[in-house]
Amino acid sequence: MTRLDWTSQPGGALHGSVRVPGDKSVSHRSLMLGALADGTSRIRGFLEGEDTRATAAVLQQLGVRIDTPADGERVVHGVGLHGLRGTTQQLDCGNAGTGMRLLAGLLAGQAFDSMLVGDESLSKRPMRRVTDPLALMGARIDTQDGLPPLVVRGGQVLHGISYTLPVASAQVKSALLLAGLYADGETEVIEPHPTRDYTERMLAAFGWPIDFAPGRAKLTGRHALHATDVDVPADFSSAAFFLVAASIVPGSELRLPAVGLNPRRTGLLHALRLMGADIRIENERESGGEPVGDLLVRHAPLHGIELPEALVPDMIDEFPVLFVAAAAAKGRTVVRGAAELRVKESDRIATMARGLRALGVAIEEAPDGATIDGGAIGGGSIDSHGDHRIAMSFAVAGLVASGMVHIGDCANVATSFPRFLELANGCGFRLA
Ligand SMILES: O=C(O)C1=C[C@@H](OP(=O)(O)O)[C@@H](O)[C@H](O)C1
Ligand SMILES: C=C(OP(=O)(O)O)C(=O)O
Repeated sequence: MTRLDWTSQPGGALHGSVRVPGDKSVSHRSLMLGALADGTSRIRGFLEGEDTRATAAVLQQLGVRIDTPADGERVVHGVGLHGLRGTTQQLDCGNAGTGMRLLAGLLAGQAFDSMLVGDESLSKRPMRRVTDPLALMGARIDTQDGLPPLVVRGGQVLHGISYTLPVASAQVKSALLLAGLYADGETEVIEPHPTRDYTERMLAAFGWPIDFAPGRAKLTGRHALHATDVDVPADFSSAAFFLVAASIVPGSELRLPAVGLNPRRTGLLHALRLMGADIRIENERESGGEPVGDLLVRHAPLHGIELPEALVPDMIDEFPVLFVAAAAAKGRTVVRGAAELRVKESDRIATMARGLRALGVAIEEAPDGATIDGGAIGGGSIDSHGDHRIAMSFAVAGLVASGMVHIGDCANVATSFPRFLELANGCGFRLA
């Protein structure tokens, strides 16, 4: 990938309506379930990001026909639960932890061997969290000391287990449920804290019997998935950058239409409101079985908070931009219970701490969080370490910095939000 750097300059108030792209989690899952279903599923609002395109390409390598009638649309010609075809080619998940971990579960029950690989960042992310419980189900997956590539051995007989997750992770839960489709008996997953339940909701929508409630999910194997159309809501995690941006830039007012408001995703909304943000939800409705609404955010003076730990899993990808909100707020913000941030696309606690310090912000790292003293943000140079959410977060910081913020290594923004630059500049950012 060619290196891309950005400069974010302070500017004026932000205004307008920003239509953020489709939800990444829902887009990955709609491809996977569509592929394993009997019949043809149409996906609308699909995220045209590198992560989700990588998942589509993997499924195509496994013999699934996926058409693209228009930007943001996919038609998946399902091959049925046992219709995937093995390949000796490597299956490249790119930068996507979600893609690799869910596919590991899905492939564990196939008759053929597969090899899942990823980019430099994904190749450093822990995979035992999925391969260990999958092994308990009878799967055989080889790792490189717990890291990718993953070699998934086919032809294993899987059996259901009851598994309590050691860390709250929707990816691990989903991997086990997808393997459970191929297992004898019952697969049950119990979570220490409830996580996003898209896999459960979508399995039900595709006609698979599943029993789930916040914090637990249970299914039996060997039913069938029936094709269904999926309307993907706009991604709350992408909306998050604009929620913080409009909150911290005086005079701003932004509307974000049709954003997914699954309660397991909206932790940042609660955190920002605790900090004094002015965010309203309008036109709350249901779309494709998911709550969606238009978000209206206006500038408001923010103050620091002790973040309630219960919110952590509900805002797991929003911490980089929460740290920026905290840096721009009055007083101290304390985050704990978020050690998972250290095993994302980068170590997000360390990367944010280095970047904020470079901009003159007082931030102290803890193993599972940080303490941030809000106040003035200066100009300077930071490195996003190829982490899309870090790059976009510092673009937001640049709006209120006293000088220019240079952000290195931003190409990976295309994994989750390819048109970020255009949409950001369209509402008043000065990002180039
Ligand atoms: O299941 C999913 O779609 C996701 C789950 C979360 O990861 P973990 O399961 O590792 O917390 C999140 O960080 C990721 O962006 C998407
Ligand atoms: C952690 C993320 O994604 P993934 O785990 O799929 O790479 C993210 O998008 O912030």
